[in-house]
Amino acid sequence: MGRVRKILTIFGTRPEAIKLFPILHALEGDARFTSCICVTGQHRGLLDQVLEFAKIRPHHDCDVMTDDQSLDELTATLLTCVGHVLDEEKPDLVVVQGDTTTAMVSALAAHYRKIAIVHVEAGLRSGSLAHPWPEEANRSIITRLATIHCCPTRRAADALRSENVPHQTIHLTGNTVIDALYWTQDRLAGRGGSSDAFREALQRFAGRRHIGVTCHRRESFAEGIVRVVEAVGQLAHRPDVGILFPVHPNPNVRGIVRERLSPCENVALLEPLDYPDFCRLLDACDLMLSDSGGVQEEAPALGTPVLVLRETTERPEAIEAGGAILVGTDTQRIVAETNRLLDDRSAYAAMARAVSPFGDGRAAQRIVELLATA
Ligand SMILES: CC(=O)N[C@H]1[C@@H](OP(=O)(O)OP(=O)(O)OC[C@H]2O[C@@H](n3ccc(=O)[nH]c3=O)[C@H](O)[C@@H]2O)O[C@H](CO)[C@@H](O)[C@@H]1O
Repeated sequence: MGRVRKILTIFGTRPEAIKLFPILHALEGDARFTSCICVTGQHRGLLDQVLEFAKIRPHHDCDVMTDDQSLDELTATLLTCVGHVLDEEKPDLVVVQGDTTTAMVSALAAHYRKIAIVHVEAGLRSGSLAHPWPEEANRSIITRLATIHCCPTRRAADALRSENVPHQTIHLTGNTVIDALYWTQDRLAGRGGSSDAFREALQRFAGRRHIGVTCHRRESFAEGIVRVVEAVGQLAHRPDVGILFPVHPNPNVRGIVRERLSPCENVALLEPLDYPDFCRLLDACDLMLSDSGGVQEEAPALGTPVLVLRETTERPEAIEAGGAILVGTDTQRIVAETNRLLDDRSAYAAMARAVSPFGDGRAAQRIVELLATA
């Protein structure tokens, strides 16, 4: 056997943890690697929920989150903290995922030390630096620095080729979010839901059509969220629906949502659900309204149609496959599309039947094989 490679995986938010835990599980039992884990704590509570469920024990925790932190402060603090960890661990490879500030800064810190960088979920592009902001810029910066690009779809791989990324560094792996979803589904059967409020809402809404909502993107703060919340308020007048809305902790979201929707009998405002409960919600819902990247990938894999509350998406595959529709944040459009899907059985069935384009649940193993040869 060749030399054991030291892999340092760095992440800081809930969606990164979800998409990286399948790789961390695969590395754990593989004698070709020493796996070292650094979390930055860019999202604290939401991140810790996933670590606990997936039984991931980080070796380093930068714990950078403070209230109302600016992107400048976050970036500067992350660069220093991650730099210290890299100097201490001296890994052969650094793995980052997606497009968060943690991922971009960690790639930069690794580049400063001439350490090879593996980018998981490479090649996503919305084509607009303003949507999603700042993630679209983070994606491009990581692409320029990474040495191995693990693309979730053919389209993502093509995007990198069109940007003159060397072809031999681009690999089609599928998206690890599907691995995480399948792994979690296998464990749901024997596990009771952890949120009482979620269980009660499902009971209260029994026999009705379920609509799930998540909304927290920075570029939707203020007007965008107000328009989405207004749409949800209007949909709540339908007596045949129950709306389940796990509300993101960001104060820019929480205040508006609670003020407008607390009085609505058909709306259950929930705390963010832990990942297994959220997988249950995706499965229990007839329809998702969401501006989340992960939900655009997970819901179609479960046959749950998604209305995407954004102006652009870096995941047009779900729309092309027929499982998602881009509706933006216009109140009337959201209400009209939701009503159409709830009332037109054949339009609904066509969306629910769409085939997921995001992979077969074996992306993590493909990525680990790439790490062995890098
Ligand atoms: C639009 C965009 O740029 N999004 C990026 C953002 O993720 P993304 O937009 O997916 O981030 P979210 O905070 O919406 O998290 C979504 C994930 O959290 C889970 N969930 C959601 C609500 C809840 O109550 N409980 C729960 O567990 C969902 O199952 C999903 O997997 O960072 C990801 C990680 O780098 C990238 O892949 C995405 O491209």
